[in-house]
Amino acid sequence: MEEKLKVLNDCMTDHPDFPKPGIIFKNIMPLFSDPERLALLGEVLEESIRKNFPGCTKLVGLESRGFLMGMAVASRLGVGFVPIRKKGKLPGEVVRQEYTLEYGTDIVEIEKCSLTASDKVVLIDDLIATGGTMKAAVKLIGSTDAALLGALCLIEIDFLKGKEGIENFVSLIHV
Ligand SMILES: O=P(O)(O)OC[C@H]1O[C@H](OP(=O)(O)OP(=O)(O)O)[C@H](O)[C@@H]1O
Ligand SMILES: Nc1ncnc2[nH]cnc12
Repeated sequence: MEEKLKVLNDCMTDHPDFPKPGIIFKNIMPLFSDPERLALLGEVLEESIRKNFPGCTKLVGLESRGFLMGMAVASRLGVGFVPIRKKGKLPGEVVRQEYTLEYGTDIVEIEKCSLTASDKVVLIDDLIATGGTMKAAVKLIGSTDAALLGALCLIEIDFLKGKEGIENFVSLIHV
């Protein structure tokens, strides 16, 4: 596992002062442009979910990079994938959650029909920074009938302590 994670970490690039001064942006896109890395990504995510979240029936990914993570592993696990989207993108009946960003508020939504009481959900995203996005997703799942097993991010920015208060949180690469 550690060797695979090193290969994945080494291919990602850091971009100081993007998109704003003071942010070191971690670019995950090289994970997807090479088929061997993409397969490796699927392997480490699969191993982590099987170990930490046995019984998972659905992965719920956060727009938009969480969609890439979820789709890299859902079919390997034989589970479904459900998106959480920013407001106004999903049709039909939705469940919504407002959350606070650095400045102001935003809203995330999930389709009401996408989860049932028999679902055991794992939230998946590429990266946790302040944790605001993931905490909103936790609350959103809490207002559905599904059970939340926990949350998985490939990357955690440790000094921001975003995982504090999130139950059963797992991350694989620490920066
Ligand atoms: O822990 P936080 O401080 O909430 O930040 C982490 C979130 O920020 C990024 O998404 P972003 O909102 O940039 O959207 P994107 O995936 O569409 O680029 C990232 O993919 C996480 O979802
Ligand atoms: N430093 C960072 N790199 C990439 N995506 C992010 N989302 C929030 N902080 C980020």
